[in-house]
Amino acid sequence: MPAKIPATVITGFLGAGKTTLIRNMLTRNDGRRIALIINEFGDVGVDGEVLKGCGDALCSDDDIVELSNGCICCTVADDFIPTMKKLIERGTPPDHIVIETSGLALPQPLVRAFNWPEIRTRVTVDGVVTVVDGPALRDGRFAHDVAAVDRQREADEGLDHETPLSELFEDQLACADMVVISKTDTMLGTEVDALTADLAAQTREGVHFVRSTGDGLGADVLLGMGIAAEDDLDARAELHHHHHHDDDDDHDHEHEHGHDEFESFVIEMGEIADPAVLTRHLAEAIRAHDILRLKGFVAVAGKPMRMVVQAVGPRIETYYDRPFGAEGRATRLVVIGEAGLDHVAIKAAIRERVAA
Ligand SMILES: Nc1nc2c(ncn2[C@@H]2O[C@H](COP(=O)(O)OP(=O)(O)OP(=O)(O)O)[C@@H](O)[C@H]2O)c(=O)[nH]1
Repeated sequence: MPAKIPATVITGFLGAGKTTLIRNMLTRNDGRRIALIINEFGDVGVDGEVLKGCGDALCSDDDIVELSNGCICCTVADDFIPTMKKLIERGTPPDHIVIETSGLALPQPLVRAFNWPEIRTRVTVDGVVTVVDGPALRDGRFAHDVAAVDRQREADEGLDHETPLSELFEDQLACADMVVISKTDTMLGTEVDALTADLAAQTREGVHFVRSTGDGLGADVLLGMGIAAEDDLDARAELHHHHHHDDDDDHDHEHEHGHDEFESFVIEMGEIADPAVLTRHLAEAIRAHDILRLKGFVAVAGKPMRMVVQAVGPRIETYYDRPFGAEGRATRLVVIGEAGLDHVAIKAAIRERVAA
């Protein structure tokens, strides 16, 4: 029986920095052949595209599998298990599998899937890495007033006053073997120290905290924990039990937790005239409509290169990554937020003001 292939699950809220971390890791990978499984929320595969652009010979296009039929934790049987089987049945199986979950995924059902008979004998969960957005946490984006919630709970046992955002965040932390605090290049050392202490109180004992800057971390740091997370699922319980599954039917999690509290749609258009004008209107729309994440590719008039847009909350980043290819010259932006986004108003706010 060949040794089990280690698999690392990389989770973390929308825009926390998962793809960036993976991309940096691939450039500092000490010769391992890594296969990536990428799962995104939204209909445009931005993360896979960004990763394919990394040009690392050790991670060819064939080694990147995109799962785009919804959230990985809800489509385990239909998507994840068949994909894993294909990877391990290859003539030359990968040395390591890295799975990037969508920012809205609960890692627990995914880890549980490693106990499926077809997978369990061949693959083991090397560890769960939870990426958290340092500056967003410092600014209180996931915070809730614990004391106020407790007072209300005492008043009414049956109510859960937590937001879908903070629930997801806590579940992702509860599953972690390692917590990567990202974007520490934009924080003070003392802020990172305070945040680490705060997070340590919300994670299991013995969890490693690692800081990441724009340069990221090497594979020697992220991979090779050897935890076998599938064996101690109970320690990583979902705090809020979004999944109301039957005990004897652990395999069917479809549509059983709160993704319907979030939604996404795509804005499609032709060329835009001026990136600065686009950024300004995007910033306004993000603020006005409480958009959590916006990302995609933009065709700028007069520029053969495709411009990548990455917005996490109020912060927007743009850069040119490569000339447009087979995908065709067009602007496609994925917008993600809590359910109830005003698609019409957001589309109008962008399309009508930035077209070339
Ligand atoms: N300054 C700084 N920016 C970062 C760092 N890591 C990520 N970012 C930026 O944060 C934004 C989101 O990063 P991604 O890596 O795409 O985040 P993600 O978690 O993969 O996002 P989703 O897959 O959409 O959930 C991008 O604009 C990145 O450039 C970091 O360490 N420092």
